[in-house]
Amino acid sequence: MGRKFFVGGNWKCNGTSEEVKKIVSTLNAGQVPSGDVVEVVVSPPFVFIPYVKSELRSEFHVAAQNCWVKKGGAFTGEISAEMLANLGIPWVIIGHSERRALFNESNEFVGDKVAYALSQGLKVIACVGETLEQREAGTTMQVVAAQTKAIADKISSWDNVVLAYEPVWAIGTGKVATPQQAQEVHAELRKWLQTNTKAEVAASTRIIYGGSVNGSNCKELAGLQDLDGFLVGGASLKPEFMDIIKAAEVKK
Ligand SMILES: O=C(CO)COP(=O)(O)O
Repeated sequence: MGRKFFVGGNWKCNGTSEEVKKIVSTLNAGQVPSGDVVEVVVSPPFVFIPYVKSELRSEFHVAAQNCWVKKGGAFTGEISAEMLANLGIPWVIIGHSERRALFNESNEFVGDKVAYALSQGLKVIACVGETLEQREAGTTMQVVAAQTKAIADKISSWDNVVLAYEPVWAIGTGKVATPQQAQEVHAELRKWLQTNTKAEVAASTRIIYGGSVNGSNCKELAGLQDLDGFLVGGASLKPEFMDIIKAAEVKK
């Protein structure tokens, strides 16, 4: 109940300082729906976070795209959850499929990361999603349930977690899940939370969709019963991100 619409922009490994400046000024100039109906979080690459955080209007928040699995130390190249908390960065994306696939992050490792980030006071956008092969084999629900379970097993509260369903075959491909496909998995994920955690968790946890969301397909998706927002990749670098934020009005 009371699930506030959530729109995240995952910039991935993109942007020059000039481009970042431009995106920030577009966001600062854009109109958001009135009535506090949407939470907007953008996730720039680490090096641009301080700039974006200081220049972006205060109702938009920032997220890191990853963090280390435990306390910082001798882990060359990593950024710790403590550092993010220390800089006042409220959110972190964990378990994105690109990290799972390209950096071999296992379900268990993702679960550990989510738990550690939460323990440091961060809020987490936790990503799950099946590959095309898994979908075609009919194992979508088993895959996303196992990914969600690995997180659920390690955490004691879902209060600061947003669950992002991102089918791998829809990421960066222009192939968006149909409203039926998205609603089906979102409803199943909510059912999974209901059965395996608590009814209140299922009712209050936001389940957002990611995968080729753009200014034209966002409205229809936003209308789905169990879809509480988006995690946007490519289109979050463009002015149409403002249109995606406006899709929150559909829920009013
Ligand atoms: O991976 C995504 C967001 O995290 C989605 O990326 P695209 O919107 O570019 O498909």
